Amino acid sequence: MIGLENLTYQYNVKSPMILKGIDLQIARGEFVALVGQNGAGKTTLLRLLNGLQKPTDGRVLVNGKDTRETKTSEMAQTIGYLFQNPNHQIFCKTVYDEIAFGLKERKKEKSGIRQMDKKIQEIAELLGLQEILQTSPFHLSKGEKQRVALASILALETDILVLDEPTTGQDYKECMEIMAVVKKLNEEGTTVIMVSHDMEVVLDFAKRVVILHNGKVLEDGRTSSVLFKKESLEVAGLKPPQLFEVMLRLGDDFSGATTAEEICQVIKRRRGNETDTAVY
Ligand SMILES: Nc1ncnc2c1ncn2[C@@H]1O[C@H](COP(=O)(O)OP(=O)(O)OP(=O)(O)O)[C@@H](O)[C@H]1O
Repeated sequence: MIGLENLTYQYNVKSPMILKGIDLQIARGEFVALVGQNGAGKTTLLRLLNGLQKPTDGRVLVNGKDTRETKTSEMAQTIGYLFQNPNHQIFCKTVYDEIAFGLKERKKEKSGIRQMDKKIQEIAELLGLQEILQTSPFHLSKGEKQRVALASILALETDILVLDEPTTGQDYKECMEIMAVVKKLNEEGTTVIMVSHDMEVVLDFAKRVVILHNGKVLEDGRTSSVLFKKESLEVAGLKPPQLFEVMLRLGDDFSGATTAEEICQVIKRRRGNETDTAVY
């Protein structure tokens, strides 16, 4: 569904090469986290995905369409893109208008004003925005703005969501609420590609992790296996989730357990065995 072929990018001839020949395939319905240290090129890669930037060399294919030959407006029908900085995508007078904007623009909401209003109310409720629908988005906190931007994207029901640090500025509850919405959409078939610095969020929600380092893919695989690669994480300046850090320090074999609950079960089982041995 998404194919990066030898993707190479530099902002201009004098700037360094940011991406150096990346090959990556992302299938429909995947939930991929893109991680790496500051300046690794994560945002650049996301912008290349939706055609805001065009490759210096190589290709980006989305549903078979080469982004170099596709209008950005057309790409936006397929990919909903949440910017890292919500100020870059908020411009309407009220939160309501902001969520409605894309719907009106793309005339996707063919079923009339009432249906559109219903959809806006539903999305607002999902993201805890119902009390501020008539507020100016410019008067909101960064976290609230981020949720407004996300709401306006979700309203468009695109096949692919590209999210640049969706949980920045959110408290724990808001973070979980946002991620629950994203998770549900993913379970319903939406492909999610998310940049995040929060390894706890990555562990809890992403099924696949790609580590970007020095313009290349350093690791790519199942979340639980990539986040266990201590050396790669160190090279990329990343800290494993706390749970994995404990497991790494214990240095034990946890037989593929990756959640707190599974790990507790392994430890309890082992304790039980130890007790048994002690008794006999
Ligand atoms: N418009 C631009 N012109 C020139 N260089 C740029 C431009 N935008 C970004 N860069 C450079 O490209 C590199 C990659 O930036 P990018 O924002 O993609 O990294 P990132 O991994 O998303 O970083 P962060 O985690 O801090 O958001 C950085 O060195 C950055 O300074």
